[in-house]
Formats: sequence, structure tokens, C-alpha cells
Amino acid sequence: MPQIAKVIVDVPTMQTNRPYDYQVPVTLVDVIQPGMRVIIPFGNGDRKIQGFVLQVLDQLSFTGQLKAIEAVVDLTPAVNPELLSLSDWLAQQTYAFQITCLQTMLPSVMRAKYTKTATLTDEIPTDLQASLFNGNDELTFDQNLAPDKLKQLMQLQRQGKISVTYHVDNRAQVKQLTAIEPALSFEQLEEARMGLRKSAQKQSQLISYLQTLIDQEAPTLLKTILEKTTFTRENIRIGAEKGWLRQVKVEAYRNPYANAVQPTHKMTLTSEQETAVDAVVQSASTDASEVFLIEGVTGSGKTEVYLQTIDAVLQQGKTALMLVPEIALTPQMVQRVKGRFGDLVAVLHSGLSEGEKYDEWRRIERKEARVVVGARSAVFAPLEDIGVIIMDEEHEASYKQDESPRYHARDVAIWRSQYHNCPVILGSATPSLESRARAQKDVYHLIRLTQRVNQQALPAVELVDMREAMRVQKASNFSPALLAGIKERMQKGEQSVLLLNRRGFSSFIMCRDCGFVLQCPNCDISLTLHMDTHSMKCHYCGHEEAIPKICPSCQSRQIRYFGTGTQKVEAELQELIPEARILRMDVDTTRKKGAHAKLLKKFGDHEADILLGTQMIAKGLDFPDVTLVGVINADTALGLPDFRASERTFQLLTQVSGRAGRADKVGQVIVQSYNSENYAIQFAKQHDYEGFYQYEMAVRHRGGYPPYYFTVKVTVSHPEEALAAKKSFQIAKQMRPILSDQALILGPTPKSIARINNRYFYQIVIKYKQEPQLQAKLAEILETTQIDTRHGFKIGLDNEPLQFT
Ligand SMILES: Nc1ncnc2c1ncn2[C@@H]1O[C@H](COP(=O)(O)OP(=O)(O)OP(=O)(O)O)[C@@H](O)[C@H]1O
Ligand SMILES: [Zn+2]
Ligand SMILES: [Zn+2]
Repeated sequence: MPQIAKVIVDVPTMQTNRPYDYQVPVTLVDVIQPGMRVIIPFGNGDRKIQGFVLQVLDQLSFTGQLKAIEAVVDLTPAVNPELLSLSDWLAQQTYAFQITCLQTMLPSVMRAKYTKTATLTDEIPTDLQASLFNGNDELTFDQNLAPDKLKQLMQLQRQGKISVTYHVDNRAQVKQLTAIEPALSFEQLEEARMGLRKSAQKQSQLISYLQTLIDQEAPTLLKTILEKTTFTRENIRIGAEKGWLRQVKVEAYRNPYANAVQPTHKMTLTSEQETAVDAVVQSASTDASEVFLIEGVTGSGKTEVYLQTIDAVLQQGKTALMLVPEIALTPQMVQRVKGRFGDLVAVLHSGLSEGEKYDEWRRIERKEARVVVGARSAVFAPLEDIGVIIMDEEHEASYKQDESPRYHARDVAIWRSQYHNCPVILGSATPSLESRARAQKDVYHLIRLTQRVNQQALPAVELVDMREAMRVQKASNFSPALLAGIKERMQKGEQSVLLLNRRGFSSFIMCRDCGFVLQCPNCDISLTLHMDTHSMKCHYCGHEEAIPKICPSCQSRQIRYFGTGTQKVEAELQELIPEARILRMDVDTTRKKGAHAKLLKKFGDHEADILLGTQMIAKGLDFPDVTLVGVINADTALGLPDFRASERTFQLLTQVSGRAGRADKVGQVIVQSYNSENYAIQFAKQHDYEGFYQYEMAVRHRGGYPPYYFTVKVTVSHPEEALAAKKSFQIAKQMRPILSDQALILGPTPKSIARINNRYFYQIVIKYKQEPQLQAKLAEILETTQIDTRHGFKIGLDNEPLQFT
């Protein structure tokens, strides 16, 4: 029967954000499946573009009007049925184009153009091998392969007789290793030996060696032979030339964690841990999709709860997905999971090369990996039959993507749990207010872990008022109390972790004579000093220039840097304690691949006394000899014009305090601040999450902020400020009539950095409780403003934004 395919085309605009009908050519009938990518003619001139097949329908009456699909890109669907339907929901939820959502779900290498190689892995009829593979056992092809041949390939793939690898401009090449196997039988090799000259001893040895390989199932890696035997490449080459052996290519997965993993074993759970595991596992064995919020103090052993839950789910024959924030995806965390589940684990994070990510993704798709650990985008991992989804540090802002589609991984996780009828665990020592409030309303089940595993008390927190400290000493980043604490640890052979809070803080250059501050030419923000590259950089657009030696404005030589960068703090500390061994961890020292892991290993091996770093040291670290945590500046972020400033400060202080005293030694925390009476700092001092939650809820209630209100942000930008402003006022005006009295429109206001990359930004925030017409109206505005993009406008919608500045 003729078929029609409904296709989402790869043209990300509002007008094309719907499925188009295409005729399925006769040769591809019953071949094309939903989730496959196809090549189709589109628009004027029938440009060839890519699209995703959403649906294939039998065509009852032949209209003959439709354009036909030209070719198929994938032999098997690139996106499974679950993710197809997720993309639909996601597009609505985030006001994004469905094509953007679909592309987001695939590893980046798959978004590029590529060729593929089909390699025979089994016998096929000789005539087929002749016609399809030209008698070879490999066929490199792309989307131009004739449909009938493609159909044959698909059949072979279904029968498991070929394996397919992708080549993307050398980007996603499956890593191939050379291996060898004997080309002759034992007897034939023996015959070959007879023909050798007496002096050809090495060749005789090679023949013997090949004879030992006859019964091996897999070819032997050349690398291994060169390492483990005395044969040289030249010996092997001669062996191949004489026809004794064959050189073959085998596929190697790039395993970035190879060799590094030590097995870890199940621990005997504390009673609080056991209650948590039982509750989730119990839920996993029913068909419910419940969300559990585990509010567990730092060091309460949340990770062990996750691991044992995963274990139970695997035993039920299901798979598990574990999300962690990028910065918490430390080697320590990966070790713990890999150490428990070994090769069943796939790890996805931005530190991997594209090739490595792609390898991991394929291992998931082929069901070789049954546990996935990864950062935000891993929430789209093509796992099937998921038994539990875990989100560690659920309060982390990095779970929200800040470009289209602007999704929150938590929402996606919950959607998938409903699809799979499985539980979700949201875990944190400092849950987001939104999640904690949902637990209050019994939408989530609240489970509290109130004790540290070692029964140790949480470390005592001492507040140092820097206003006072500065009165008695010259300007310094280190109060006498903090310095004394560090020295004491050094004497005892213990370690310190020092946090420099970089939010709302940066090093900039200012002229002491005229006050000139070096600004980015493209953005309304000062440039940040980077000592490692000896340059000034813009953190928004990437602009970079040399550090000026004389003031560009008054030519004075008194141009100096201000603010506190980690480098500057490190230098100061080194001067104050010359014998201190300091490791600095920030964006500059961790840029290189593996640098993060190396630094942590050094610290773990006691090659340093002090780990000094930015936010990235606040989470997940578990070092038994760390007994002092110092926070150099607790309150720089409190001044940010964002209603979540207190929540973020509380979370950061609590998390970093939790790094101290995790094993048998007592920990101490010293927090320096200029606002020690601030409630976020006071509750953090008391380790009082619940107290903070109650207080902050009252603040939010008074101000009409989430979680009492929903929010959506509309951003308008244009190279001309007046036009950006005008358009944003127009949009606000269009919104007002459809909103009830309960809803509030904030703005339009210029963003706190009004100009970025030569565009001016204006934003509107709508706060609301229940507005049935809102979503449709916003979609309509997006649609009607599409035309404006031609005049330089960009309109962005952010549902439940996490950034308000
Ligand atoms: N049942 C247990 N028995 C003994 N040790 C345990 C047990 N559970 C966890 N631990 C150990 O306790 C330490 C803290 O556990 P873990 O890192 O999971 O805490 P956490 O709750 O994730 O803390 P944080 O929020 O600070 O990351 C780890 O070293 C872990 O190996
Ligand atoms: Zn000057
Ligand atoms: Zn800039």
C-alpha cells in the first residue's frame, strides 16, 4: 500500500514548525520508520534538506500531489518513539521549535553531515555480497545510496549481519585499531614453515605464534602483540605479505576512564539510608511514577542511597539514569558509580570529546550500557525500560539550559518517569524552594536524612565580620582567624579548602588617577583580567585584548587591577604563608582535559595543604583529611538583583561547609563576610535548611515570587536600543488584555547588562498563578514577531527562568 510520511523539516522557524506530508517512494515503503531522518525537497527550488519522520501512514487514496522523500539517512531510527513524543511536549513546554528539540536529543556529531560504513560481521549469500558490497566486506555509503540497496542493508542490519559506523568530517569516527588474525589453518601454517630457510628463525617463531592464535575468537590487537611479544611491525608486515596472517580493523570504544576504576562494594546502610532505599525500590516495583525528594545533610550518604537503588532496579531487569551537575561530575563521583557497576555504566559530560560522547551514546543505544551518569543533556539518553531516574544536587541552576530549548532537566526527568512508570529521586542537602514546597504539598514524597553517616556533628561555623577585621589590619583577603586556622591545619598535616565566591565578582582594571575602567567594546560590562593568558577578556562575547599599561583615557601609568581573582588571592596567601602548598582550581587551571581530575588527585594524595577555588570546589568532594573550610567572601552574590540571591548564597555556604570533617576528624568552617547578620548566612551557620526554607518562603510570599507564582520571561533584543525598547513595550501591551488581575507584568526593563555583543536587551517578566490563555498568547506573539526577525529583532521566551539579571 502507498504510504505518506509526516516529517518535521530542519528549518527552525515558526512557519515551518509543523509536520509536512511526503510521499514514501515505492522502494522505501515499509522501510521508513518514525524517528528516522530523511532527505526531502523543501520550499522554493526544492532545496534538499534533512527532516525527522514523525509518523508513517498508509495512504488510502492516492493524491499524487505530494513531493516524495529522496533518501533515508538512518538505517535504524535515530530517535526512539519515546523521545519523539518527548520532543513534541518539550517544544510546547519551552516555546521552542520541535526540530530544535529533536536535534538537542542527539549527540552533536550526529547533527553533522556524515558518511557511514557497513561492515559485514557474518556470512551473507555471495551474490548479495557481490551486488551490494562489490565483493568486499565493507561498504561506505551516504544518503545518496540507491533506495533498493538501502533496503537490503536495513535487512542485513536487522539480521545482525552488519555493523554500521559513522564518519563525520573525521569528527565522529569510530576509533579503529589494527588487529591481526591467522589467515591459514594450523596445517597450512605448518606447510609454510617447511618452505622457510633455516636462518629465518623469527619467521618460524611468528608461524608458531600464529598457530597459538587459531582458536581465538577475536583478532589480537597489534598493539598488544608489539607490547607483549618480541615481534616487530616489520615481522608482522612480512607475515601479511606471505599470506600467513590478515590485518583487520576492530572497533575500539574510547573509554576515558579505562584503568582508573577501583571496584567499590555495597555498604551496610544506616537506618535512615535504608528507609530511603526501601521507599524508592518499593515504588519502583509498582507501576507508579512517584517523585521522592531526599533532603539529606552533607555527608549523609546520599550517593550510597542512589547506588543501592540503582542496583535494585538493575536486578529488576531495568535501567537507571543518574543526573549530576556538570561541576559535580567529578572523577570521584564517576569512580563511585563505575566502581559499583563497571562496564554497565555510560558517562556523558562535556569533558568528553565528541567521539567519546558518541561512543557512550551508542553503547546506551545498543543496550550495552544500562546505567547512564551524566550532566543535563544526559536526560535524553536513549535508555529503554528505565527503572529509576536520579537527579543529584537537584537545586543546581545548571540543570536549566539557557539557550533554546530552554528546558529544565528536572521537568524532562519527571516526564520520562511518567512514560516509564518509574520513580524519580531528587536529592540535595539544600533542595530548591520549588521542590521543597512541592514536597510540603505532598506532590513529592519528602525523605530526610538528618545524620551524617559517621555520626559526626556537622562542622561548627564561625562567622568573621570583615568590616571589623579590616579596621584592625590593612586590607587583606584573609582575616587573622582564617590565617590561624590554615596554619594550624598545616601543622597537624590536615588540609583546608578555601572558597572564593566568584558570583557578582570579578577582577577588572581601573585607573587610580581618573577612575577609567576598561570596558568591552561590544557589551556594557567591564573586561576581566586573566593572568594566565595575560589578556583582558569579556565573559559575555569572548572579546579579548591586551592588558593596557597606560590608561587609555588619561595616559597615566597608575592603571591597576581591582577585585579579587583566584590568582590574586593565591598570590596573597603564598606571601602570607610562604611554606604553604596551594592548589588553585578555577576556569583557568581546569580548562585542559583531565586537569580537574589531576588537581583533585594531587590534593587527595596530600601533595598540597590547601585547595583554593571557585564554586567548582563546593560540591561533591569527599576528602577525609579536610578539616577546615574557609569562605573568603560569603556575600558578594547577595547584592545581585535576583530574588534567588539569598537562596543561592545559602546553598553555596551549606554545600561548601559540608566538605569539612567528613571522616573521623572534626571539621570547622570559617566564613568571612561583610553582612554577617544576613539571614541566608545566619541559617547556613546553623546548618538549618528547614529554618531557611520557612523564612525564605515568607519572603517569597510577600514579594509574590516563585514558588508562589509561576514566571515566564520575554526577552527582546535589537542592535538599536530604541527599537528593542519599543518592541518590548508593544509586547507588554499585547499581553495585558489577556491576563487576569492576579497576573503581574514586570517591566519592560533593560537587562542588567543592557548591551551584549552589540545588541540591546529588554525583558518582561510575567508572574502569574493561573492563566489559561497565556501559553497560546505567547505562542501567537512568537509567531507574529517572526516577521520582525528580518528587521534584526530577536525574541526569546523563557519558561520559569532561573536568571533574572
Ligand atoms: N552506610 C555507610 N556506611 C559507611 N560509610 C558510608 C555509608 N554511606 C556513605 N558512606 C560514606 O560517607 C561519605 C559521604 O557520603 P556521600 O558523599 O554520599 O554523602 P552525600 O550525602 O552525597 O553528601 P554531599 O551532599 O556532601 O555530597 C562517603 O565517603 C561515603 O563513602
Ligand atoms: Zn586614567
Ligand atoms: Zn563583550
